[in-house]
This record gives sequence, structure tokens and C-alpha cells, in this order.
Amino acid sequence: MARPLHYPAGAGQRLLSVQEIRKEVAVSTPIIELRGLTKRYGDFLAVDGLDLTIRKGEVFGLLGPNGAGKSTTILMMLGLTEPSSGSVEVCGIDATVNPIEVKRRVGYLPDDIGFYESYNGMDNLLYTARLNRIPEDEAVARAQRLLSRVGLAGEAAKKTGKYSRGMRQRLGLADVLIKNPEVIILDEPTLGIDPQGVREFLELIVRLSREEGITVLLSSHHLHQVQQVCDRVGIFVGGKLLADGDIPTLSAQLFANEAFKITIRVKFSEGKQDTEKQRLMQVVQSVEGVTSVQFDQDDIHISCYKDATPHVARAVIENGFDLIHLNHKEHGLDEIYHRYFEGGKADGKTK
Ligand SMILES: Nc1ncnc2c1ncn2[C@@H]1O[C@H](COP(=O)(O)OP(=O)(O)OP(=O)(O)O)[C@@H](O)[C@H]1O
Repeated sequence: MARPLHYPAGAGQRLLSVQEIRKEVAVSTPIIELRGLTKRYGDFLAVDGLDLTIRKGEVFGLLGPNGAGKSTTILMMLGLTEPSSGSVEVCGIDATVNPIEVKRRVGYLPDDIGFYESYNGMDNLLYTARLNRIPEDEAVARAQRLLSRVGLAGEAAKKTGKYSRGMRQRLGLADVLIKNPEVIILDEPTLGIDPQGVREFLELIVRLSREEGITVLLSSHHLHQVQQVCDRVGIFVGGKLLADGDIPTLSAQLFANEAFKITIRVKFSEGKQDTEKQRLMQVVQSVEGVTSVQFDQDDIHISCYKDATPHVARAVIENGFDLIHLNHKEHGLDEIYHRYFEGGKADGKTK
């Protein structure tokens, strides 16, 4: 279904810029489509009937514990392993029938990319460009542009054997981008990089998606990093996709009436605590979206199925209470992820 080209009313409605509209239109185009995708190794079901659509320009996070089937799914998308059943289309091409065409349009960065250690950064990129039949002049220009884009312009002449782990990953990204891919697949790209390097790498990924409409598939165990950069995530367990969506949607599905939590504290009048508490309880309970209210000494804990923070604050103040503290919390990806491993959901029963 098409999404409206403006932000929802009430959230500071404004028109989108031309660039944002292009991105909105682009992201409605499917670029990776998996239908009933299944992979068996003998009797073992590694990927079990996967249905998933990833749209152009999205940054999509693949999450799941070791052995969940993420790498096997990626290999099938790249046409490097054949599905036992089901279909996998990338950029409108059947990856099983035409893996070479898919390879032309998709860049894959494994968790530890190999370079010719005795070549410098520039020569490694030029080598990849030659393999992709990019004419020499164009290859040099592209390699220079990409080296500065990934922050390695000053290290282009240094042998890659002397690169740090972070530098290798950034060169890996440039190496993947040299063939102008429509989709890039990154497998644990930030493993072993220092926090500053991780921040720069993630910012780069987001810019590639936002500015160039490149679709990014990021497989990672780092929930905070995935939450920072991904538009949507898919949670894999035991070869099944248990859930996919953006974080507010997953949170609303999983935590239902407790998707948002607000804690407030007000100053009660001397000697009138009990009556004022009762009145406050009624005021807060009447706010739309609020599902439960609990007093805990000085704190009042409020659960909501939608974000009612501004309405709660307004109701409290307009009813004459002195609001002295307000704290608002949404469920993060780590809570969403861990909820899937509680209560039997990790066996795939939810979908
Ligand atoms: N060639 C193979 N032969 C037999 N079993 C395999 C083969 N490749 C993968 N598997 C099994 O399939 C399951 C899924 O593996 P896969 O590598 O896709 O998981 P993953 O989610 O990528 O895990 P990780 O996070 O550790 O990379 C695992 O149980 C693995 O042992």
C-alpha cells in the first residue's frame, strides 16, 4: 500500500522535500522478494518457507542468533546456493536462474574481506574494477571518489597488509561500491572496529541509502547498531522469520498495551495526598492511549498502547497538578529481540 507523502498530522505535519519524495516513491518498489524460500541440508531445515519483501532504498537489518539461517538466506539471494524450494528475486532477476546478473547488481561484503596484502588500497580497487570490466579511466576516477567517500584518500598508497581492521572494512565498502551496485549486503561489517570507526561506518551506510537510493541489507548481532541505522528489521530464529517491521510496529505488536511507558511525579498538597492521588488517577486514566496507571511511592507509572506523553503532561498540568518529573520510554530493539526468546516464541509459533 502506498504511504502518504507527508508526516502524520499531530507530529508536526510538513510537506516533504523533492529528495524525500523521491526516496518515499523509491522505497515502495520491491527490490528483494523471497517467496516460500526453503533450504534443506539433508534432513536439516536451515531456511523454512521464508516470505519477505525488501524495498528499494531501505536499510534492512537481519537479526538472529547463530545458526538462524541468515547466511544461508544471503547465499541464496546471491545465487551462490540453490534453494530446495521457493523463489528468490533480486532487482527483478531470479537469483537461482541468473546468478551472474544478480552478482552484477549486488555488492556483498563478508565479515572478513580478503585483499591482496601487497597491493595498496587503490590497486586493490582497480583490480576489482578490472574484474567487473570497468574501463581504466573510469575505474581510476571511481576508485578515487570512493576512497575519499570512505575516508581513505590519505591511505590509498598504503599496502592493505598494513591496514587496520576498520580501514579494511571501509576499503571493503569501497570495493563493493565500485561496480555501482543497486543492493549491498553487509555481514557483520563492524566486527572488531572501535566505537568511533563504527559510528563513521554506520553514518556512511545511512548516507548511501538516503542520497543514492542504495538498498542495504545488514546482518548483525549488534542490536544497538541495527536500531540506529535500519528502517526495518527481520528477526530470524530456527530458519523462520518470526517478525519483520520497523521498531515502533514490532514494539506495538509485541508489547500491545504496554508499548510505551511514562513515569511522572507530581507535588501533592500537604494532608491531601489520598484525595489528590485518586483525582490524578482519574485524570490520567481518561487520557486516550493510557491502558494502566500504578502508584509506586512518589512515582506514577503509566502504560500506553500509543505514545500519549504530551497528552498526559497536558492533562496533569491543566488539572492543576504540579508536574515535577516526567520520563518517557519506548521498547528498544534489544527488548523486542529478547521478548522473542521468552515464552516459547523462539520456536517460530508466532508466524
Ligand atoms: N553446507 C552446510 N551443510 C549443512 N548444514 C549447514 C550448511 N551451511 C549451514 N548449515 C546449517 O544451517 C543452519 C543455518 O546456518 P547459517 O550459517 O545460515 O546461520 P546464521 O544465521 O548465518 O548463523 P551465524 O550468525 O552464526 O552466521 C546452521 O545450523 C548450520 O549449521
